[in-house]
Amino acid sequence: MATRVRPSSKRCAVIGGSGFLGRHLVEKLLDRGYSVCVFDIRQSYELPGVTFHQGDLCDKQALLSAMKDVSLVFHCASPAPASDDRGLFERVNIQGTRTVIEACVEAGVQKLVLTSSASVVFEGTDIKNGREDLPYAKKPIDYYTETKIVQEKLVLEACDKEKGFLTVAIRPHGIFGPRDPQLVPILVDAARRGKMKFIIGDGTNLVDFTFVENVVHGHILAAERLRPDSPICGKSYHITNDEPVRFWDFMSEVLVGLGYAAPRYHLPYTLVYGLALLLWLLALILRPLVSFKPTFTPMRVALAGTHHYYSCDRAKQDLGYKPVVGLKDGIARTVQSYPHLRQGA
Ligand SMILES: NC(=O)C1=CN([C@@H]2O[C@H](COP(=O)(O)OP(=O)(O)OC[C@H]3O[C@@H](n4cnc5c(N)ncnc54)[C@H](O)[C@@H]3O)[C@@H](O)[C@H]2O)C=CC1
Ligand SMILES: CC(C)CCC[C@@H](C)[C@H]1CC[C@H]2C3=C(CC[C@]12C)[C@@]1(C)CCC(=O)C[C@@H]1CC3
Repeated sequence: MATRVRPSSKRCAVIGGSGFLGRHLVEKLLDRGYSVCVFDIRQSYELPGVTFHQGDLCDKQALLSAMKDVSLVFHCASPAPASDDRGLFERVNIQGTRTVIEACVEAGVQKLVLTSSASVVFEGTDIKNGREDLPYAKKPIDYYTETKIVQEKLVLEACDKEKGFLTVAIRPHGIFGPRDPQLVPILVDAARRGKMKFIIGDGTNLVDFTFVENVVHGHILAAERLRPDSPICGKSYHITNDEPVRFWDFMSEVLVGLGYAAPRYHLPYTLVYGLALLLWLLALILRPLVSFKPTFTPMRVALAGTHHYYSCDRAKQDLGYKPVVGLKDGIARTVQSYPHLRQGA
């Protein structure tokens, strides 16, 4: 009689492992003695101890071949929020996540850790010390957020102790760090085009930004604590730096660190938000004729002009989470890692 080999608890797969967060996660998993299989539509690096499976997560057969002998799966793949492509978000974040769950169950994977987002509760209005029991956004501010909500629900509802399939969702916020393709590059691009002279609103709004190594730490703690008897099964966890900062102070520190001037002049929030909405609509209507991507999208303006910071108490209590890199240190390491984005480079 054929005996089924029990997958090693130190063998895992990272879906989206070629991305910014995914690669940092892979590096830390290797340090901790895991062997890692990366599943991604692209291969962006090579590392000893890592096997790459290039494929689309909507393809179950491709996923199944990457999940052989794997007991733990991290799902941190998503189209970039800036793509603003409804069809793509629905296909990858919703249908694709259904496929990931089906493949996990079929392959006998025991644990699935999803990278969700704290933005699943953000509707464009202030959130101060938001806890995980806040309701999901009823009117999500963009397609990215809309599909991240459905994705998180799918993964948490799939948690089934009887079947031996355990799930948990990590909700980071504003991830930054070396190799981030979004925050710093978009900010510098805006500065180089002379668009970072203005502060949206009065500049006092507090926000969470999370250094990537803290996000990785939260994921690994969750994976290692995910057991049938633990309270974390089927739950979501905010992971931040736990140091809310003024949005515009954070942006200024990064800009000045890279040699650009800090924004100085104030513009009323409602005016900028209204203009961003108008531009977004215009871009949508004109899409068949011309393609342009406004820097100031409604989502970015909302993020830049409101309070949005979250409590990590649940993660501290259930996961034993504590940030491993402070904000100041994280910013310094990030700024240092972008010599090519410095003013004049
Ligand atoms: N960057 C941030 O501030 C935040 C990110 N998140 C979440 O963290 C996760 C990772 O984000 P980042 O590393 O910033 O993004 P990223 O764009 O650097 O990485 C995403 C990876 O997913 C892969 N991917 C996309 N579609 C795929 C598909 N159909 N099949 C297989 N692979 C596919 C991409 O090739 C890429 O390597 C995402 O789920 C995102 O929603 C959550 C909160 C904040
Ligand atoms: C042009 C300026 C007003 C803003 C430049 C910086 C922004 C590009 C970033 C500031 C906050 C960031 C953020 C995200 C992406 C990059 C920013 C808008 C997310 C939307 C990424 C995906 C998430 O799940 C939530 C993030 C919130 C913060």
